[in-house]
Amino acid sequence: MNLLVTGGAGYIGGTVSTILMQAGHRVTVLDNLCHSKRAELPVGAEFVEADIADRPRVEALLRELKPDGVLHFAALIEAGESMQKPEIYFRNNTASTLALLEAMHATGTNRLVFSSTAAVYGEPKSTPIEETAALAPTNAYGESKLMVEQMLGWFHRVHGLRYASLRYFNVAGALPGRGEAHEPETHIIPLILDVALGRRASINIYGDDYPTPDGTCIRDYIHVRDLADAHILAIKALGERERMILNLGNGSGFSVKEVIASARRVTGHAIPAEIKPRRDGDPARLVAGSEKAKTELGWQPEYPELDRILESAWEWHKQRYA
Ligand SMILES: NC(=O)c1ccc[n+]([C@@H]2O[C@H](COP(=O)([O-])OP(=O)(O)OC[C@H]3O[C@@H](n4cnc5c(N)ncnc54)[C@H](O)[C@@H]3O)[C@@H](O)[C@H]2O)c1
Ligand SMILES: O=c1ccn([C@@H]2O[C@H](COP(=O)(O)OP(=O)(O)O[C@H]3O[C@H](CO)[C@H](O)[C@H](O)[C@H]3O)[C@@H](O)[C@H]2O)c(=O)[nH]1
Repeated sequence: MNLLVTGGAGYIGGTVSTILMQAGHRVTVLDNLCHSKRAELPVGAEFVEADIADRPRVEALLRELKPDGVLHFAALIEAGESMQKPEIYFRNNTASTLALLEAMHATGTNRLVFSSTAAVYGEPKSTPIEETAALAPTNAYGESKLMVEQMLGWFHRVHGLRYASLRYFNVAGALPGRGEAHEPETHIIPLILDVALGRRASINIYGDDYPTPDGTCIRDYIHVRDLADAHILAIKALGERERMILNLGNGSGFSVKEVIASARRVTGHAIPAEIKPRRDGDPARLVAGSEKAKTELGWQPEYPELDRILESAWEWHKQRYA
């Protein structure tokens, strides 16, 4: 396939692009490099430096490339920041995606895989969370993505857009040459690994008074490699299927303290931790019901164990910073 990948210079988009190219697909990355570097572009991809909001540019690119589909990863991703500056999330994630959808419609590009998030559910009433659960984001980031999902529903209904909205839970892990290094980094696993490498003195635990067994937040971690497989299956499935909304997680939750314990096992480092106040907008527990992706896509995660996910991240982290 010939694919346009927005946000393809970033952690997940870059990893998925790499795996797509390994599988023989042609990838063009569109990224404005607001949260990534040219040097981190996936090797072998064509690159266009542009903002998804630049509709004339995106439209011209779509006319030239005539892609079989678009994988849309470009977004701002920090739930914490979105509770301080919600406006930049609605501008960059929601309004800019509308410009992309308009450009796709104008050029007859009608297959899209969208990076949605577990944050659309907010604080779930029960776990595992099924796709039919109530949608009530507790942070503006989640709301900015939910609004995109709603637009996609209307573009499907009115314009016949075929789309897969993939609600990722917490993505982690690395390929041998490509891993997670956000700038700034806010995600728990790379921050913990920074401590193990001596790049930070300790890890902050944001809240130990949540209604969970050890008081710290529970998340469902999914290996970026497994996530990439689901994208390839989804874009292919859109040849036959018109619309899919699927969770991508492993169905097991780990608390912040359990993630730190796993990192201690994997790295052999003591990893000192300090309890800090809660981070605004964090739900206590997010664990995916992921049966739908398995039955609808035939997806089967190959690296569900937390220690294996941490090991791959650790190998890459050492290589990059040690
Ligand atoms: N990391 C996770 O655990 C997680 C979980 C759920 C969903 N997601 C979603 O996955 C996607 C990728 O996340 P990531 O961790 O790779 O983030 P990332 O910050 O590494 O990558 C995002 C990329 O998008 C680019 N970008 C942002 N706004 C842009 C715009 N307007 N025009 C063009 N490029 C733009 C950035 O420069 C960056 O390269 C995001 O949509 C995010 O919301 C991530
Ligand atoms: O230094 C830190 C960083 C995080 N945490 C905690 O660790 C957990 C995971 O936090 P992350 O920042 O790693 O990830 P989030 O769960 O906040 O969010 C991630 O997963 C979500 C989906 O579940 C979103 O889609 C989002 O884009 C992505 O950043 C949270 O309870 C957070 O409070 C800490 O205790 N200390």
